[in-house]
Amino acid sequence: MMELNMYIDGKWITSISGEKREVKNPANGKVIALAAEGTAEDTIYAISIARKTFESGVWSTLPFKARANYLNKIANLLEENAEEIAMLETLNNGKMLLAAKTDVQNAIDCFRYYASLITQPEGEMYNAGDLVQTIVIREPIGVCSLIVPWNFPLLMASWQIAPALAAGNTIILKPSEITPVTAVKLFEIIEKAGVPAGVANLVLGTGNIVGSEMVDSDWVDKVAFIGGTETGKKIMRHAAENAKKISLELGGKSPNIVFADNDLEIAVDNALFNIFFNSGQVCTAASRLLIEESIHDKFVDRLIERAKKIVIGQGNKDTSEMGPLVSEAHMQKVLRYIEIGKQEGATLACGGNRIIDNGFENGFFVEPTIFTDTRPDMRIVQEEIFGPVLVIQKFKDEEEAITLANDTVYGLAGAVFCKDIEKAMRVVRKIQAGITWVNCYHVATVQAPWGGYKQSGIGRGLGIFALDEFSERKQINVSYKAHPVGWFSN
Ligand SMILES: NC(=O)c1ccc[n+]([C@@H]2O[C@H](COP(=O)([O-])OP(=O)(O)OC[C@H]3O[C@@H](n4cnc5c(N)ncnc54)[C@H](O)[C@@H]3O)[C@@H](O)[C@H]2O)c1
Ligand SMILES: C[N+](C)(C)CC=O
Repeated sequence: MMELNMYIDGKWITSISGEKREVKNPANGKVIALAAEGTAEDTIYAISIARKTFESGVWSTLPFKARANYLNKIANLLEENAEEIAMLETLNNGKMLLAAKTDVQNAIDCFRYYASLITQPEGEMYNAGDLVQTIVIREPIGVCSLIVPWNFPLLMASWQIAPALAAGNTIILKPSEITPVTAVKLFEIIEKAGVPAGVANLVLGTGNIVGSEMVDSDWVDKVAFIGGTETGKKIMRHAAENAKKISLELGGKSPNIVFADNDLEIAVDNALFNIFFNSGQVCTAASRLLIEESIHDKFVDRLIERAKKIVIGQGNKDTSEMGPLVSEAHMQKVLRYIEIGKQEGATLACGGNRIIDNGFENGFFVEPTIFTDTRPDMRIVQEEIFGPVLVIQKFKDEEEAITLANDTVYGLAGAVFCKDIEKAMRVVRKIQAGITWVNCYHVATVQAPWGGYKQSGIGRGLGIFALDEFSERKQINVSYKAHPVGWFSN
């Protein structure tokens, strides 16, 4: 049984209360770890250390090259331990081992990218007058609270930690209480890389206790949050109390628009991957499939035929293609949505059940589920379910496809599958979303901005954009010599 502790001021500590939380393997419900259950006092302590460390300048004034060296060391250590970390991610989250390995590689790339980014030439300078210059520089914001979800635990933590540290901030990370295992591994690596004590702190526990303290504290300058839209709104309301800076990467209900000119087999294959990858627990999951009327019936028949053949199983089995949901509570939420869909009058075309036979009885597995005959006003069409549940919508023409695609409060992602590239580009430009794809899906590049329109977020992650989100910009106006102004005569 793993014992998971918090990392504050360079030391591994348990919670002041001594309480522990059971961490489970969602594939069989077995307890795999006991995690320290952080309290408000633990959180205040971690924040005070991050504050003191920031003000000491031990990290914020470090030459960029030295910070880059630490980030590269973290990347190298992740690489050395990649197999073990991927296995732990699968054990704790339930995802396919291949997907977990990809997450670890993406986390490595992220640390290397920010190490490299801060060593690039940077800066702005303007000639504001004769021998007067305006110089624009980047400075760290201060103490940053980083709060991340359970669907890509290591990767989401890395997407926040790498740019936050690169920009010179000190941090407190809170992983989801459901998936703290790889965050602890990452902090063991941060310790091993020699990052000075107090720069990077890890607190474990719930959003209501630890998370809310990380948002409310006056010692925190910035909250970077990845998670659900409702939690994001709550954080925004609290952060407004002291006008704290925030960035929010939130939920989605992303449309995948399929036109009639597609190769049917290829488009069906993509549609399955776009929703059922990671059991639908992807912020950008294409949970709405919009099919052109003329191919609708044929497309749906083939989709259902293939969805029924998806091999469900434990993430560490080579034959498995789709794993469990992350927790019993989340599985119950997904099953409730399936009931809502039935009550709303949609046709349950396949799936819809928890899987409890053949050794799955203690795991949190739900069948790949597809609803047809939906209406745009149904809750299953409008709300993020975050599970293996696909709703199908039918459209007549390009205009209707765009109207349906944009008809939710979300704006995270969207895709168009269409051989006519002119039409595909015309339509994708009209999708109100920050991350879009044409004839592909789930492609994510560390250099490109990540974030949502509408209620899918505020700000952008990744690329230079995340470095900006974790930086203040200061202009310094310099006159080479002081002159009398002469505005006032006496
Ligand atoms: N846009 C993106 O890049 C992105 C990426 C991954 C996941 N997500 C979204 O995350 C959601 C799934 O993750 P989840 O269920 O863990 O989300 P969640 O909002 O329930 O929790 C996310 C994190 O916030 C914490 N939290 C909860 N209440 C809090 C509060 N009041 N104050 C501070 N922190 C609080 C949780 O403990 C957790 O660490 C989905 O909506 C998904 O779309 C978005
Ligand atoms: C960004 N991604 C797809 C890895 C995780 C979103 O849930």
